[in-house]
Amino acid sequence: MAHKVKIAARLRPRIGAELEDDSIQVVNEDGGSCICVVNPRDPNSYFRFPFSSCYDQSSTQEEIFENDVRPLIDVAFHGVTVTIFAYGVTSSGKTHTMQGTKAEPGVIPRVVRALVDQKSALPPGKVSLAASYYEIYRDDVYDLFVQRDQAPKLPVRENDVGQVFVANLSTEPIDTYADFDALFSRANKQRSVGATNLNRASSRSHAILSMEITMRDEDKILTGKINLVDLAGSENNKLTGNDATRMAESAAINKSLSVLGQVVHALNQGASRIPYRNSKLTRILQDALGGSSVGLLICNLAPGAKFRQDTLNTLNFAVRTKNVENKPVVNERDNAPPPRRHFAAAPPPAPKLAPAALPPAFNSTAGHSRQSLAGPSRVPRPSMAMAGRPSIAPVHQKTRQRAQAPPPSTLVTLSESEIDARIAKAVEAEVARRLAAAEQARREEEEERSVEQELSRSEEGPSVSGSTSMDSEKPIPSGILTPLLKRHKDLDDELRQRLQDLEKKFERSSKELQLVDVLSPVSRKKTGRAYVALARAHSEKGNLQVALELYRKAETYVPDNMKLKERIIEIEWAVKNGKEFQPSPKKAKKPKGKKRSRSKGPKQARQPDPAGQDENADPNVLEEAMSKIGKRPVGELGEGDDVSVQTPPKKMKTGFSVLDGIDEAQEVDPPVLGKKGQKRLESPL
Ligand SMILES: Nc1ncnc2c1ncn2[C@@H]1O[C@H](COP(=O)(O)OP(=O)(O)OP(=O)(O)O)[C@@H](O)[C@H]1O
Repeated sequence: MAHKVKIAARLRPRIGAELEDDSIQVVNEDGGSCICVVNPRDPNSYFRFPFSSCYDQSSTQEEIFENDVRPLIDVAFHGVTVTIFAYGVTSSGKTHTMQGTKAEPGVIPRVVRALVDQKSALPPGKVSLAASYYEIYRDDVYDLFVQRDQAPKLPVRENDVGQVFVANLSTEPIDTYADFDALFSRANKQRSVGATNLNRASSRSHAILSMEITMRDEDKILTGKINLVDLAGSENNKLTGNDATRMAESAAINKSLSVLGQVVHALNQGASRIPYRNSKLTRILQDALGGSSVGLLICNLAPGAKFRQDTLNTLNFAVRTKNVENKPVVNERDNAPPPRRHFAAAPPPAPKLAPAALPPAFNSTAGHSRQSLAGPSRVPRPSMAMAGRPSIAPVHQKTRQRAQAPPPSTLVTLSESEIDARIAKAVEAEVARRLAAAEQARREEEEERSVEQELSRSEEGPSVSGSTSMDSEKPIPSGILTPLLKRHKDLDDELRQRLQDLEKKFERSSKELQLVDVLSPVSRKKTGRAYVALARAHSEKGNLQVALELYRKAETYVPDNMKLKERIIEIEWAVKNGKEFQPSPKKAKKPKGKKRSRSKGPKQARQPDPAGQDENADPNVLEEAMSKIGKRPVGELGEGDDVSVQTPPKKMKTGFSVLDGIDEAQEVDPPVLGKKGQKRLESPL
């Protein structure tokens, strides 16, 4: 069954000298709750984000755990992988929510306590718990259970059946909560933390605690897992006052979060290529986003106008994430010893895990049969982190092996040439199948592109319609044949060579699609600016839809540009509501020769800003940039989100409210709010 990632939003209380202001509020309405954020451009309207769980400043750790987290523990005890991650700008309260303090323990200690309690309630030996804990610091993975000066960078690998795992990660058995507490406190001292202007103890890494639950009975073993992810916060370096080291950390944090956004975006678009491989974070979280685990995203928000733009970005990410669908599976395997297979028997098919029959609270679509839940053609990805271990093999995989391999007494003895012939046949068939799949994907992509071109031509887009050089590139994922090559170590040389050639060809095609990554920062900015210039030209002509798509393309090249994000939100709103959009007035061009040189003066020359000030950028820059690299930029278009804009609420009593639906944030009617004389805008919902 498809299962959407659940979203919970939590607004933290003011801390220190933060001023009281109502820019961001939790509003409870009949039948739901939402986060309201005053529009930074127009204080007379506000953005409204309805989610099924919104927690205001007075909410407690216990409320969040009991309402949104505890039900997921049952899911893990059904043999499913659960991923809970805290997302938000720096100092918004992610670590507080996940770890908490001794006096106010957060999600992690509460989850572990509940797991230990549940284990103790079952007969001894039935359940065992194990923990692993690691961080992703500057895109490198480190084991937090290992003393840092002895901790090597750990590789992220994929096994033959597509399971992504952190290699050489240590795992500690957990029998009691005290065991865990000692271990976790020690490990947290290894975590990369540093002081910034916004947070005295700011996490400089993404930390992932993985709790594995192994349940045994006479004939099967179930393996559930809970991944608890405390992401580092996105950072605005103007506010954090970062020094050089912090800036480098910040760049790595912002880049990985931006790839996370691109992954969510691509999933929403149903793109043929999801850029999981562009950062370790997304590779490791692959299973939680569009994979086979059940997901909960806790969005942490900081109050006040200072954080308003960051809050909008966080909520925008949440709105997109809530549309991501996972297909949970049960990790179950046979407890009986496996039958012996003849070395020459045909290789077993990739393991298929049983679709998850979740506890009733998680079944978003009642009435689905077990078979229909995951769909017959899907081979779900197994869970992350510890997925590399062969232990997670499903029960019916072995059933199939038994069916395929004849019992030892009736084994047919094959000659060497027969073995070779069988392997060659299997390999040829696999290659043909993969080529056909790749060809089909290519055709679909081509169709999409021609529709896009048609649209651009009809809108007189000068360079979008003209750029066709990359249009025929194939979106074939790299590494497509690697598992095959690995599995058949005894392939003859000719066949191996042919496969390797094919592999290289696919690699090259795939690399074309990672254009954004290979451009230099300056080229990326130039390309972004050029798209913005085109977008602006279209918006001035009133072609808002085309402008929106171009702005989103620009965002692919300059994902961290806040003004651009803001512009996209505004145009999305205008498109949804059929309103006009008034672009900000163009800045007068500076006379030539007055540019400040980088080398002169104490200040650095201003970097071009793709969203706002540099909107006079020459559209030809795009052509120029593309001709330099001989390619058309690859960008994924976004889609409208569910944000609604309304009049700002009066100062209202905020309170905690949770709806009972677990699967999807609920869309509710706008609250009847608004100060006297304030403009009330229609809800696009
Ligand atoms: N709900 C809350 N109640 C009380 N204090 C909170 C709450 N949320 C956050 N805080 C406090 O706010 C400060 C920042 O929180 P925290 O360190 O959890 O932020 P963060 O999002 O993890 O930041 P970073 O990304 O920089 O690591 C801390 O001092 C924390 O104790």
